[in-house]
This record gives sequence, C-alpha cells and structure tokens, in this order.
Amino acid sequence: MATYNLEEHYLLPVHGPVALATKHLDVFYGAKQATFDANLQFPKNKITALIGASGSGKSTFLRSLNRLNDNVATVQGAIEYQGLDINQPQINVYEVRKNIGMVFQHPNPFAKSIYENIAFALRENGMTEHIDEQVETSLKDAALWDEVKDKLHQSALSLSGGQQQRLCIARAIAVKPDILLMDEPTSALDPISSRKIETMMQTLKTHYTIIIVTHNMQQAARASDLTAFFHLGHVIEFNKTTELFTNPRMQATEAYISGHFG
Ligand SMILES: Nc1ncnc2c1ncn2[C@@H]1O[C@H](COP(=O)(O)OP(=O)(O)OP(=O)(O)O)[C@@H](O)[C@H]1O
Repeated sequence: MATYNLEEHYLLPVHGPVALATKHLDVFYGAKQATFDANLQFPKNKITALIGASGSGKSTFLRSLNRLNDNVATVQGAIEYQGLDINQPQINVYEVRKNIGMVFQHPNPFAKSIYENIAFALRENGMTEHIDEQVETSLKDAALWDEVKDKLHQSALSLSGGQQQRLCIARAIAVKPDILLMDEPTSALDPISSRKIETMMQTLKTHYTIIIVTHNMQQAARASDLTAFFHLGHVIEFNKTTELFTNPRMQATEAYISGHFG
C-alpha cells in the first residue's frame, strides 16, 4: 500500500479534456467541515463514480458542483468550468445549473403530464420551438420513449418509480447540459430498473460527462470509468475504476470496497 500522497492520488488517471475540476474545495456546515481540500478533475465524456462510507462527504461535494449548497453550506475553493471559477458569487447559478444538471436519489417529477414534465423544463429555459421533437428525443435518450409514447398526456405520477426516474433524467438532459450529476439515482429502484439506468448512462456519456454518487459497489465497478474514494471528508484515492477495484492503493479503499466498513 502506498503512503498518503495527495499529489499522486489527485493526478488525473486518464488523458483527454477535462469537463470540470475542483481546486481546494472545502465545505462547511456551520463550524463542521464536511469536505476537505477536494481536488478532482472530471474527464469529458466519462462516468466518474464517487464512493465512500455514509457521511464521507460525497453528496456534499456533488451538490456543491452546481451550487446547490449555496444556502445550506459554505463552499470555499474553486470549481473550474469552461475557464471560469463557477464558485464565485457573481456567477449566475441558473446558467450553471443549465450546464450542470442534477438527478436526485428519489424521482421527483412535477405533478404534470409526462409530456409537460419535459416541455415545461424546455420552456423555462427559453425554448419555444420544436418542443415536440425535443420531448421525443429526450425520452428516447432516457430509454423511456417506447414505454410512454402512447400516453404522453397521462400524469407522470402514474409511472413506476423506475420510469419516473428515467423521466427525471429525460427532463435533466432535455435542456442539453454538459455535465450530469447523479446522486444515488438508482438506490430507490429495483434491480431491473437500476440496470436500465446503468445501460442508458453508457449511451449518455457519448454526449455528457457524468458524475455519480453510489453506494452500490457493483454499480460503480460496472458503470463508471473512474472512481474517487471519499474517506472522512477527504478524497484519498482517484483512479480508473478497474484499477481502483482490483488494485487499491490505500488501505481504507481496500477495506471499503471489500465490505469491511461503511
Ligand atoms: N444540511 C446539512 N447540515 C449539516 N450537516 C450536514 C448536512 N448535510 C450533510 N451534513 C453532514 O456532512 C457530512 C457529510 O454528509 P454527506 O451527506 O455529504 O455524506 P455522504 O457521503 O453523501 O453520505 P451518505 O452516503 O449517507 O449520503 C456528514 O457528517 C453529515 O452529517
């Protein structure tokens, strides 16, 4: 096992363009610090999994990336996106969230029709034309179209949990973000629905950069290209997923992935 060497562990494990990067990201809830000096780079068109025990700071970190912690926590450090530090106060958070979308743990469709869930998001983002086409494309990209094409005007709440989550993914991608943040998107779903979302993620990554928090080690191993391991608020290991799972460098990573804690 290697010694604790931050520089080594933060090196980007793959070559290629970076979609988003954090520099020295610290997050505090009042006096309590939840994330410490997180330096991560997320390669474009890759899926990066954030893993770690409960309370290790994964969701806190993820939610900071599109400024969802603005009114909840103090976020210090830089979040670099397209040459800007989007953690600066003057940055328009609505623009940030248009480019960096979020899918939550529990599906949260609007109490509107399937069609309107997406059309509403499009109109909110200033789109006025080709709404029907965009609704169809988003539902197809989220692997839901075939199941709902004959009932687009039924309530979204009539869908199963797995379908609702795919609708939320369709809604998030309809506005064509660059980056999709997913906070345990399948933890409330059955295994078949979860696998559908994992399969869909492999298609989505050709257009999007995906960052996913997951407690499911099989899911991280199957679905992600890269994995960052969070431990007590620190990112202590970041590597290609195959490497991290077969040859973890840190004792704590090995203990976690082999089920010894968490
Ligand atoms: N809104 C909040 N107010 C105060 N403390 C919080 C808040 N949200 C999270 N925390 C604390 O911050 C720390 C990190 O929590 P976080 O939810 O980011 O961890 P996590 O790794 O995502 O955990 P889990 O896997 O259980 O979701 C924990 O100690 C948690 O109690």
